Amino acid sequence: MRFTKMHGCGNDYVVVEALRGGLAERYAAAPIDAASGLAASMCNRHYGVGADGFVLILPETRDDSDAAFEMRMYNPDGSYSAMCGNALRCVAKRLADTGEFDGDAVVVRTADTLVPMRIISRDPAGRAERIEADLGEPIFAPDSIPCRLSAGPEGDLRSAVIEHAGGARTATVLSMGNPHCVLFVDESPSDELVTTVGPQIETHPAFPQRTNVEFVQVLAPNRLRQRTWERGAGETLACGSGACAVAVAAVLTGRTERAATIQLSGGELDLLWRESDNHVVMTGPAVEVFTGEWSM
Ligand SMILES: N[C@H](CCC[C@H](N)C(=O)O)C(=O)O
Repeated sequence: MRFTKMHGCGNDYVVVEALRGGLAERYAAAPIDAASGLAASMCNRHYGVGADGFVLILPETRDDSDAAFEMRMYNPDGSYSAMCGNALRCVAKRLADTGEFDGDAVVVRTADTLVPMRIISRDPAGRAERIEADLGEPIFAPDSIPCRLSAGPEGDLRSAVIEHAGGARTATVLSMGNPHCVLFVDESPSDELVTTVGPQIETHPAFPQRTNVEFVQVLAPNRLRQRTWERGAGETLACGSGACAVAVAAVLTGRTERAATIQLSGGELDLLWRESDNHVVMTGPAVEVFTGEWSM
C-alpha cells in the first residue's frame, strides 16, 4: 500500500489515498475504527513509518455533503479524531499536487465538519506550499465539547477551574470539532509543565473523551507561543486545531486581537477568528517528505 509522509509545522502524518480501487472499497463504507489498528502500526516510530497521526483520504460518499473528499485522521494510539488542522493542510496539498481537483479551492469533510481550503502559494514547480483552512465556528457548549464542567455566566468555559494532581488551574475549554483545554502561562512553557500537567489534564475525568491540552504564553497582542500535549499522541511540534482553539481562547479572555501569529515548536501558523461569520481560519505550510510502500 502506497503512503506519503508529510508534515505541517513538524506535526507529521502518514497519508494514504484511498480514492479508488480496493482501498476505497475496503474503507469508504467501513466503520471508522476499521483503520485504527493500521493507524497504530504505521505511526509506530520503531516498528512502523513513525508519525503523530495516520490519515486516510476517501471519496465523499455522503449525498448531503458539498465536499469532494473525506479525511479520516487517527492518533498514534489508534483513536479517531474528528478534527485535525495540520493534517487537513497536508491533505489539501496532496490532492492539489496529484491533480485530484482543479484550481486552488477544495472542500474536505472530516466527521460532520466541511472544511473549505485554498492553496495560497505554490513552489516554482507548482506544488502547493501554503494552505488556508476554514475550520468553522468554535464550539463552547460543555456537552458538545464534551466537558463535564459547568458553563460560566457567559454560557461557555472561558474561565474554568481544573483541579489536577499538581494543583488547580484556570483554563479556557472549547472544541474545534475536537476538545481543547487552553492554559495561559506567564513564561515560556517548560518541558516539566507540558510533560507533567499535559497527561494529567488529557485524561482528567472532566473530559469523557479526553482532551488536547495547550500551554500558551502571550508575546504580544497578535503573537503567542504554544506547546501542545495532544490527546492520543503526547507532545507534538504543532497542533493546528489547537492553534485555532488558542486564538479563540486568547480573544475570549481579552489577551489578543482576532488575528494572531502562533509560534509553535515546529513552525508558525497565522490565525484569524473572523468576526463576520465567527469562523476560525488557519493558514500555514504543508510539506511532503517522502513516499513509500507499506508491506505489512
Ligand atoms: N490529537 C488530536 C488530533 C490531531 C490534532 C492536531 N494534530 C491538529 O493539527 O489539529 C485529537 O485527538 O483531537
